Amino acid sequence: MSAPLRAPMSLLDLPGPDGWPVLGNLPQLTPTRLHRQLDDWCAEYGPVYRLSMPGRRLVVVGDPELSKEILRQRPGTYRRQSSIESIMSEMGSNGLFSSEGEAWRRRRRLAMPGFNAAHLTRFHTTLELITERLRRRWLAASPEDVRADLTRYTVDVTAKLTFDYDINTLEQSGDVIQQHLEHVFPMLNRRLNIPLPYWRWVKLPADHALDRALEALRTEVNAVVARARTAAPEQPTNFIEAFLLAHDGGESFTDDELFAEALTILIAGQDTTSNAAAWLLYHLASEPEAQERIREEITRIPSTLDRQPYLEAVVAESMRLQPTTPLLLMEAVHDTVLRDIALPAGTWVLVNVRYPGLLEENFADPHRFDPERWLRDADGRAHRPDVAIPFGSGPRFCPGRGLAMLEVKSVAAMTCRTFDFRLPDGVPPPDDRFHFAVIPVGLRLDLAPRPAADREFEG
Ligand code: HEM
Repeated sequence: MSAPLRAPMSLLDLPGPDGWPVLGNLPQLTPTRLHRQLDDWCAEYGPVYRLSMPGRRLVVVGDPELSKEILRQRPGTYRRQSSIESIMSEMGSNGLFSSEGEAWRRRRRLAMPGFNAAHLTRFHTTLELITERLRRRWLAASPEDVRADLTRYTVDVTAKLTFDYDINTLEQSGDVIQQHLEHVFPMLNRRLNIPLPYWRWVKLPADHALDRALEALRTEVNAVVARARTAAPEQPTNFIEAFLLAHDGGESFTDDELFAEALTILIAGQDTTSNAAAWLLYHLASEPEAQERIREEITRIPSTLDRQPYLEAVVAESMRLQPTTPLLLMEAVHDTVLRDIALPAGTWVLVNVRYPGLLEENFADPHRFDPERWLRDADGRAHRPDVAIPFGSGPRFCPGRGLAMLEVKSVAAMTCRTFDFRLPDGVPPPDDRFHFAVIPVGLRLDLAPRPAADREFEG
């Protein structure tokens, strides 16, 4: 970064909403509406403003260039919020998402080949099988809760691709592994949100249940690792096998690291993808013409492994309007200067991913769902794909993007092929609630099966 010409300003000089003594802006925040509140303040105070939390200063950045600059300067100058690393470490799952510095560099080098296109092609059989189960489930009955069903879908996909385990929550319930996984996610959320890490001194029954769940999951992963080490397949059909093939200067993943990566994929790959698919179906539900264009495209280009320009434009448009992870919380590793603002070490920097995508200066008629904008000539209308970064940016860009795109495209293709669908009459639109991912709470769809000839599933 070039040196500023004048002395940097203090972050206290930034505009921002007035807060309370000691508690700062904390009492003004509504956790489930955080994404909207931070957008509103961006509009009011500008794309770079300050907030204060008890014992902590925070800068919110909704300027796309500055956001990318921050994300690019990792792991040296910025890191993820430090509590993530300590909490994931305690759970034995300090993997690619939460590790930092040299440890992260090593993991990234070892893990990235596991996400490559050749492996994804082999993972595709799993996707086809599980997408067909979702189709059967929705043919049997319209979903009461679309998002819950899509979470079953992504749980089944990620469990098969990490544990090599066919958990099949779409067609059955009560599976032991599923029960263990159900302990992990709420407890992780709880620990990340609680100000005092009480479990380091005293464990409640829920913390003991978490320990038991993690132990059982570790046993499961160790068994997959042992099988994969013995069989050493050159054509991996899951992430563990793919990661075992990775070597970097003679180094490879240890069994403990493989467990951490398996859990990381389960955590990073589930809610993000199921909510992206849910928002996509929500946007498509009011657009029968877009549904028809997808049908027409998938008849010509049936495999989601191939480029499907229109379907991909629909995904891009849906994620512009509702990126599932709209806020990325970073922390300054050392004292630094962000453009002309002095940031002491430990300052939180909250990157607002969604805001620039909703500005007229970046996308003409920004609140309109218009997949076509990604395909036609901009013709003088604002269209800046570079400011839409739903998968992050820089060296820590989401490695699961390829798999997520396959999952979301498979769900959309299957739904359009099998059903005409719309939002039910008289049901209010879903409520967008922030829980790390933005969730469409109460999303329902009316699914009308299409004539049998159109419904044949080709994958
Ligand atoms: C639509 C679905 C998804 C969305 C919106 C999403 C979004 C993101 C974002 C915003 C980040 C942070 C990037 C950054 O800091 O610059 C991230 C990181 C990550 N994602 Fe995803 N993700 C999705 C699906 C997945 C899937 C399916 C997997 C695994 C199979 C995955 C694995 C990861 C991992 C391991 C990281 C951490 C990378 C690192 O720090 O080096 N994600 N994702």
